[in-house]
Amino acid sequence: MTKTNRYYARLPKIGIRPTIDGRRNGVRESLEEVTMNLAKSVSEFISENLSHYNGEAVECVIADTCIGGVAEAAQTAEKFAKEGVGVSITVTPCWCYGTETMDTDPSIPKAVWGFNGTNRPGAVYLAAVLAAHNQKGLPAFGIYGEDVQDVGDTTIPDDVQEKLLKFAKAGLAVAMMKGKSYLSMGSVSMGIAGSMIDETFFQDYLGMRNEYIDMTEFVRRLDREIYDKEEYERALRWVKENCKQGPDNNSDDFKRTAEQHEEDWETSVKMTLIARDLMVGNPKLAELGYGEEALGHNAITAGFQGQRQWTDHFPNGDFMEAILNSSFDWNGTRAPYIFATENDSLNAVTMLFGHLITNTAQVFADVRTYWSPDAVKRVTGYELEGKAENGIIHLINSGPAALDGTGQQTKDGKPVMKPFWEITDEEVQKCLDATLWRPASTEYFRGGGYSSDFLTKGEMPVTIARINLVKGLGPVMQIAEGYTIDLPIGVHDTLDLRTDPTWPTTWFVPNLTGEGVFKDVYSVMNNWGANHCSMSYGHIGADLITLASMLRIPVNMHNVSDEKIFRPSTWSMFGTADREGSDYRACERFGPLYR
Ligand SMILES: C[C@H](O)[C@@H](O)[C@@H](O)C(=O)CO
Ligand SMILES: [Mn+2]
Repeated sequence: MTKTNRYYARLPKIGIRPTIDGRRNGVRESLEEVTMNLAKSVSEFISENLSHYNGEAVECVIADTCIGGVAEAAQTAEKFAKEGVGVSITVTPCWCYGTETMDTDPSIPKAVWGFNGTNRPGAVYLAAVLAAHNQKGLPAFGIYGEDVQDVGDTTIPDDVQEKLLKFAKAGLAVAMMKGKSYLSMGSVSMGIAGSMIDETFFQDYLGMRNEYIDMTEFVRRLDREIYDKEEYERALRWVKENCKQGPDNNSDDFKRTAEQHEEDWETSVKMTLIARDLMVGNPKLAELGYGEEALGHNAITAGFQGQRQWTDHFPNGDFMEAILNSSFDWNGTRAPYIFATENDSLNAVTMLFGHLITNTAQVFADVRTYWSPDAVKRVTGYELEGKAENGIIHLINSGPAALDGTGQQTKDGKPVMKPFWEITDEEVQKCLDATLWRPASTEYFRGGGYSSDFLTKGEMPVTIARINLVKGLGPVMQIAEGYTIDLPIGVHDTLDLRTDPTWPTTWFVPNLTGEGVFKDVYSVMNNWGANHCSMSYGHIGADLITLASMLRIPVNMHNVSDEKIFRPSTWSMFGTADREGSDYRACERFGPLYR
């Protein structure tokens, strides 16, 4: 497993702040050990349960002393800054002085765990300090366990654990994005609004930079051989051994020649190396005399325009997009590079959210077709049943679906998508074996290339999401938890052949709640805000909601049950009955995190 951090910044740490009643000669002394032990147990719990994208355990930093007042609060802030803390958690079993002990750094996501005990009032501090956070406009997440514990008990109850992890994962995602780049390779693809880069969104909401290259940079690196030639030869050999070429679906007039097919493979592999090097650099390029290129763009995510100028002339980006997004390549398993097709930066960011929450690969797809039960029946004679009985949504796009999306990795015999360090060589092989590389449809892609063709296994719990920009409002996020679906293979073939069968397909159904747009599958499709979505393994809607609230991005539709939703405590001050409305009001009031 590689533990190398590929970005020019340390991995963010979580700072733990044990706060205490500062009164000496009895009170403080009696609480020092208990309070510090609580901090230690939170620190251990987080490091044992959370990993970064590269598999490294999340590191916590505990304040040098308990924090009884402003001097110790300031000393702690200084230590945290030195250590690269990006997220803070305050813990206490007792009463302490709210504004004197609180974390006041506005850009660091913060939570407070007020121990539910009786001999010393940790919960009273929690309420007091949250009131201070609310009054001062520094949103904080409040954690209050449901069941009373005895003083000195350092076990973390299940409900507290759940909230700590939800908060910490989302907080780390915020900290990971800060200062990194989105690299736009090319410009606007086919008039897709998501590929018009909105710098204000990246800068103000995510704390990110925007970097750009023209696609001629690929031509320069191809022509002048600015890539690691040893790796290229190795990659091409791996492709020949592992990437099965599928049938050509083009009519005879539109087929490319065997020679062109060969060349398309070579260009596709070179493009993959080049795109990766553009994103994160490659020390090998410095050895070739390309010191500037060796540095890369510090890109935590990127997008490739492709259509149309590139693909009208050169092989398409499908192989590059699919492999970069997957958890493996010729170098073995490794973290996916989060890479959008059609330079859809908004879908790239959605994928990045899903990736940073789960550490797994993501499936980028067009939200292509809603198939009602009646329409399926009419076309195939088949009656949709089980989870699919209310209709299905066809997710399909050439290119950027990670091969992890085949569903060929397993846990307890069930299909899953895992972080790369849990994926076995056998599972990598299964994902590759389940994928055909079909000569690209040359009506669309005049320059040829290869599209990945696979069918996602059913019964995986998944979440689709999307960020949209609305003029005058800003970014909003939509979320639908659901399942992937198995169809009888003949039914799949009939439906798939009506579109482009050379692309990967996922059949998806959202979980219906009977309310709002989740009253039926049609309404979910009908309310999707753009042509694309990002699909993540697992039901991660609640995590995305927590993350969105940290970034002040309101959620305009979701099917996550109320008790799972965890937002800063001040959100409830904007109204408790209509939580969607209060989310909008709070996000508007606080505005983007980095404004
Ligand atoms: C080949 C086509 O142009 C596709 O790329 C198109 O259907 C899309 O994916 C639009 O998002
Ligand atoms: Mn698309």
